[in-house]
Amino acid sequence: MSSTATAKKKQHVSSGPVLDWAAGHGPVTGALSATTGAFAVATTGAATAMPPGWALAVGAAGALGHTVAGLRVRNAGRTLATRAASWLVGAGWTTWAMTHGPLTWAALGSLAAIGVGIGAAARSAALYEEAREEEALAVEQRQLMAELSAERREIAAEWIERIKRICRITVRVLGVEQWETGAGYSLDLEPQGGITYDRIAQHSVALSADAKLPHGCTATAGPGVHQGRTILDVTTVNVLKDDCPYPDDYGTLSVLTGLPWGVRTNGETVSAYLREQCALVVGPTGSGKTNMVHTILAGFARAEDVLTWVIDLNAGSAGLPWVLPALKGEVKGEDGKPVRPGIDWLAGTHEEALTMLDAALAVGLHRKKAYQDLLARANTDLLPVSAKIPQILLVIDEGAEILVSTDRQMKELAKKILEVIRMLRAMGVRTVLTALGATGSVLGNLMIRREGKVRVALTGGETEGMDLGKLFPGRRGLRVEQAPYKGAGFMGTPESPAGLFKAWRILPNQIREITAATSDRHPRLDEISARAAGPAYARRWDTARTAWMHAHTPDDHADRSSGSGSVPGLRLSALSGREAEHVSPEDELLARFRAEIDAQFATTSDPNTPATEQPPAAGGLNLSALRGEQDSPAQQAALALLLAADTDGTGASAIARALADEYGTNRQTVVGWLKDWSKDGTAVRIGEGTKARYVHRDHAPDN
Ligand SMILES: Nc1ncnc2c1ncn2[C@@H]1O[C@H](COP(=O)(O)OP(=O)(O)OP(=O)(O)O)[C@@H](O)[C@H]1O
Repeated sequence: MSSTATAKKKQHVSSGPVLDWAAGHGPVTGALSATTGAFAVATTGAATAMPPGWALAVGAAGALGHTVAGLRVRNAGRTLATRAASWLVGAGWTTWAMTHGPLTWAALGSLAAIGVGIGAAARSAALYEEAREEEALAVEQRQLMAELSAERREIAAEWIERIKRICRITVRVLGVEQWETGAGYSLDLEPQGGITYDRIAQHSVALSADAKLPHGCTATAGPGVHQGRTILDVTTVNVLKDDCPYPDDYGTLSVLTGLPWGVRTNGETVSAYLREQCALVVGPTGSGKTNMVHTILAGFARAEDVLTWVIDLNAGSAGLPWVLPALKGEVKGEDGKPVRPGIDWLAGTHEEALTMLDAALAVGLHRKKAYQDLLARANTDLLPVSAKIPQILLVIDEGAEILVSTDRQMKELAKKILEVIRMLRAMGVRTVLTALGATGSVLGNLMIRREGKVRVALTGGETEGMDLGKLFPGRRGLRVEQAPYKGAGFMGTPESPAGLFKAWRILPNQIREITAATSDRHPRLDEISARAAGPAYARRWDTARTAWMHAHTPDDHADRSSGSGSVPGLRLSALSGREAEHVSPEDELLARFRAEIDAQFATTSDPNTPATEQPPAAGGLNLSALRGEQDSPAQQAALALLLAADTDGTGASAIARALADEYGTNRQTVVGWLKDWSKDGTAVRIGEGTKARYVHRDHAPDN
C-alpha cells in the first residue's frame, strides 16, 4: 500500500479534518474534477456577480490545505508543488473567467488546456511517488542485507530467488538465524501483497528439493510474528537419524506450562499442553511407541500437579517399569527411604481398567459439584489444577484400538473412555491414547478428532496405515519418508504446527532415576476427589490387586533371600503363615491403614482381599513406600506437622487448628490418629498433664 493511501486510511480513522485534502484522485478524475469545479464556480459566480477575489482566496486555501496534507504524508516536493500549482492555476482561471465571462471560446479553450496540463502533471507526480516508494523499499532491503553477514546475505538472496521462482511470490528477508545446533537456519520473511505463510508452506516439498536438502531435511513455512510475516525453517543436517537421549535434568514440570516430549529438527524442545487437550500417539510396532510412552510418563512423573493412571491391557507392560522397581524396593530415595512408584495407578486387566475408568468418572463428576465455590471464586469454569488439586492423566496404551473394537468387553471400556474424554476436560481429567496406526477408523471418531489435538505419528518408515493427511489436516508437505527412523516422526499441537520431531530415547536406568528423583514430588489426590474415587482407589496397591504384576516378572531376588526354599515369583500372593511371621513394622502399619480406610469409606470387606488381613510377606513387594498413599490427605498433613514439630512436639489441638481450614479436621479425629501413632510407634507421647505432647519417633529423646 502506498504511503499516501496509508495516510488516507489513518485520516479516516482519526477524527481529523472534515475536508480530506489527501482525497484520492487519479490524474484524469483529478483534472476533470478541477476543471468542472472551476467552470461551475466561474459560471455561477459570473451569474450572481460574486466578487472574483473569492475564487482566488478559495484557490489559495486549497493550495495551502493540500500542501499541509502532502507534507504530513511525506510527499515529495515535486508532488506538493504540482498540487499547489493546480489549485492556484484553477483559481486564477476562475477569477479571470468571472470577470471576462466563462462562456467564451477563449475561456473554454484555456480551461481545457489547463485540464490536460493538470492531468499530465498529476500523472507524472504519481509516477514519481511510486518510484520513490519502490526505491525506499529497495534501500530498506539493501540496508537489511548489509546488516546480515556475507553468509546470511547469500542465504537470503538464494531463498528470495527460489521462492519467487517456485511459489511466484516476492518476499523480503528480514532476518536469517542460524541454529545453535548447526542443523539449519530460519528465515524471517515478509511476503509482499498480503500473502500468508500457507502459500509458501504448500510448496515445501518443491522448495526442499530445489534446495537439494538431504533426506529427512525440510523447508517448512510457519506463521511469523503477525499474519504478514512467515518463518521458514530450513533443516540442513538430518538430526532425526541419531539417538537423542532423554535429558538428565529431572527438574519440576507442570501440566500448565507444558510437558516436553522430544525435539524438533532445529533442536528446539516440543511440548504437549494437556490441561485441556487429550493426546493421540500413533506408532506401528517397532516404531518406538513404547519408548515414547515412557518419555511421556517421565514428563508426567516430573510434574508436580499430575497424577498418572495407566491402562495397558497388554499385561500392564507400559507401566510396570514405573511401578516394579519402587514396589520391589529396588529403588531408594536419597535418604535410603523407599520411594513411591512413578505412576499413581496401573491397570493391566479389563476389570482393573473398568475400576479405574469408573473412578476417573466419579472424580470428574464429583469435582464438578464439589468445587463450584472454588470455580466461582477463581471466576473460571476450568478447575484450577495445582499440586493440591492435581490433573489426572490417563494413559491408555493401544486405547485407540479399544475405541474401535467390536468386542463386547472392549466396547464397555470404550464407552467409559469416551465419557472421560467428553465430560471431564474442565475438571482436570485428560487422556493420552496410543494407536498402532493412523487409520480412518481411529481418526473417524469425532471425540478423538475434537478433543485430541496433541498428535504424534512415529513412523519408523512405515507407510501402511499412516495417513498423515488425516492425522494433521491442513498441514501439507509431510511425508513418512522424511522420518524413516525409530523414535522419529511428526508432532503437532494447537501451539506448534505439525512438523518433524524426534522422541527422546529413555532407558530403564533413567526410568529408575526419575522414579527416585520425583518420589516426593508426586501430588496426592485431593480429599474431595479421593472420597469420590472411594476404596477402589485407596486400595489400588492392595496385594490382591497388584499380585499380577509379579506373575510374569520372575523375582531375581527370590533365590538370594530364601535359602529355606520359598517359592520364587509371586511373593505377594504367597502369604503363607510362616512368612507372615517376619512382618516388618511398616507393612504392619500398611495393614492398619487399610483397615482405617475401610472404616472411613464404610466398605464391606473386599472379596479379593485375603480373609485374614495379612500384611505382605517380608521380601515381597515393598509396599511401605505407599504407606502415605493409603492415608487421607488430612492424615498425611497431620503427620507432616508432627514431623515438622521436631523435638518440641505438638498436640491434637494445634494440629487440628492447622488443618481445620483446609480439611475441616476436628480435634477428636486428630486425637484418634495420635493415639494410633503412639501405639504403632510412629509418635511418642512425652510429658504429663498440660505438658503432654507428641513427637515423631525420629525426634523422640531416646532415638
Ligand atoms: N526415540 C528413540 N530413539 C532411538 N531409538 C529408539 C527410539 N525409540 C525406540 N528406539 C529403538 O527402537 C526399538 C523399539 O522401540 P520400542 O520398543 O519403543 O518400539 P515399539 O513401537 O513399542 O515396538 P513394539 O510394539 O514391538 O514393542 C528400541 O529397542 C530402540 O532400539
